[in-house]
Amino acid sequence: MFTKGRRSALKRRDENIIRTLTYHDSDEGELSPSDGDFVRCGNLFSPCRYKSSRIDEQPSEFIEIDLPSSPMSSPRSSRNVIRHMKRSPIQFTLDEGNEGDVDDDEQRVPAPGTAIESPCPNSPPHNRLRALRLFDTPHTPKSLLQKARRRRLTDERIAKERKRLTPPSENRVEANFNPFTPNNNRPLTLNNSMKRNRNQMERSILDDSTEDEIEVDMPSTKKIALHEINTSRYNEEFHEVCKLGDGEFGSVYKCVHRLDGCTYAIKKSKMPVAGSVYERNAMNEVYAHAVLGKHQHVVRYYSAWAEEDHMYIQNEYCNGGSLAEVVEEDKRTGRVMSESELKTIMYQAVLGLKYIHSQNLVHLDIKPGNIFIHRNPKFLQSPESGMESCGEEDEEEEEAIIYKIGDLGHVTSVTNPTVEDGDCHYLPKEILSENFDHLSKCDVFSLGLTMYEAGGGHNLPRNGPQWHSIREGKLPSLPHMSPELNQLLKSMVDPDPLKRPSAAAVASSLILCPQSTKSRAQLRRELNEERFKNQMLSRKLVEATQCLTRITPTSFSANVSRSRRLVGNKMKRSMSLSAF
Ligand SMILES: Nc1ncnc2c1ncn2[C@@H]1O[C@H](COP(=O)(O)OP(=O)(O)OP(=O)(O)O)[C@@H](O)[C@H]1O
Repeated sequence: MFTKGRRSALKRRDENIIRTLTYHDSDEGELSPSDGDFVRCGNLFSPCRYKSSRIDEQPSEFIEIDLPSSPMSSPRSSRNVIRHMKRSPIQFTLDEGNEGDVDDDEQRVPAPGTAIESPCPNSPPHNRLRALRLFDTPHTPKSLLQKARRRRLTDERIAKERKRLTPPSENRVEANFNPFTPNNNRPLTLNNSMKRNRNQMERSILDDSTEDEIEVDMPSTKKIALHEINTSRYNEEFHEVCKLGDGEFGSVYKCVHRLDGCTYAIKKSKMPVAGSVYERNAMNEVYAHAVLGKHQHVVRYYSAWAEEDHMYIQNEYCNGGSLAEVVEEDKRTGRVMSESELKTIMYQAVLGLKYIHSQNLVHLDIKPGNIFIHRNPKFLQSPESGMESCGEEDEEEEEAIIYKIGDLGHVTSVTNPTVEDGDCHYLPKEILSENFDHLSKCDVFSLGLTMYEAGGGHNLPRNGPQWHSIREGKLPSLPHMSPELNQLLKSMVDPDPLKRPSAAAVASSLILCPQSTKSRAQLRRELNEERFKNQMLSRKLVEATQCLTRITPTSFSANVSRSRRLVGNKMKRSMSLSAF
């Protein structure tokens, strides 16, 4: 019988073998072996020297396949000619009871020198060829059924194996690949051993199947165009309350989600972006939001979708507007922001920036208009009270005002940047001269100028001599601020990006957060110690109270009932345990 051999198995035995027989019982093609094809006869594998010029040119009803000697054939098989009935085209199947069990092939590859079992030269080896099923045509009902069954079995087996070896997250079929996702979050998360197993499994099945029948189902990196996923959500899911503002890219609306009842800021692109040059920018913002919107000081992201080719981004609603509005209002009214308020804003914004940089991303458009304000309705305090909290990411601690970095349309990765210039009022010189070596320091520069403006600095120039003067390190001091704060601002806008402090360094500078000499862990430890002491004292007090009650049940309980708290609550100084 003939069957397809395994290249991997065979190569181990005979490096001279060029290729294996490429047809199989499940193949639809005609039998057309050519020189170098590897065929098996009985339990012997050997390269085929096909004597007849072409099968379909064979006039007779016999074809001959010559199995000449091979390094692994025995002398007996040095010249074996197999003849069998030829009906063109011819199909071969595997033998008795082994149909489709292609894995057996490898086990049945003979060791070098194994004697051939079957064919006798010049006579049809009928006894052996009984196992070699020759069909009148490849499309007899029987062959079709067998073929379908075999193919189904193979497909099922592949699917089963893949399911076993594939982590659930990889089962996604089509989705965009977020370029800002850290490597460990990528959709393809097979570990090495899973990959090895999967490759082995696929090879073993593919070796005996038609390779192009089975496409390797790797996660698609294909981008889904916006127009492909248009949906209708805005009016169905949201109630539009009012317009919050307009930007270059889109308009932002305050909306209430009809189901959850919460308020969101939904940004809708002004123009249909699907298929336009703005689509990339819109997608960039979505990608960045999706990766970064989990920090207290970055505007939170909920979802994004395309509707009538417009891009919609559902973000956290910041009820205090943006810092730009505060700055404008201050300019109009002549109010000067206090140093502590400025420090609060700066501290919180730099925490957001530190987080963005920790993700290997940069914002590249830090400015007052992109720092959003959320006023916590629980607090009715003055803005200064926001400074009370220096707990960097302590979610238990609530702050009266939270400043958040938003508008992530210019975010790019540090390692593979695609730089879209932000607002030139706030950009350092190196960006405009296309030096992208220190992009995170560009954000520090922009934050420095943003704080300078918010702290009462003059209107920042767009260009001209004053613009250059600031970028040469000649930033005028803010008259209402301390020398330390002015010094910090100057260092942040240093002409040399390497001399600017990192966001992390600014966040831990003493001037912004005096408690930063103690780590969070240390502060928490101290707090726990104090709580523990407090508990111990409370317990002792309870014990003492019980003791007193036992001794003088009536008089003492009367006393106790009169005073709700024992400590500091009008307790008689003369009362002591020894007195009873
Ligand atoms: N999350 C939000 N919460 C409250 N108001 C928001 C929010 N996002 C944006 N706004 C308001 O909408 C206005 C426009 O938003 P935004 O600056 O993000 O739009 P844009 O088109 O990206 O602008 P830009 O010109 O900066 O690119 C802002 O000035 C602000 O007043």
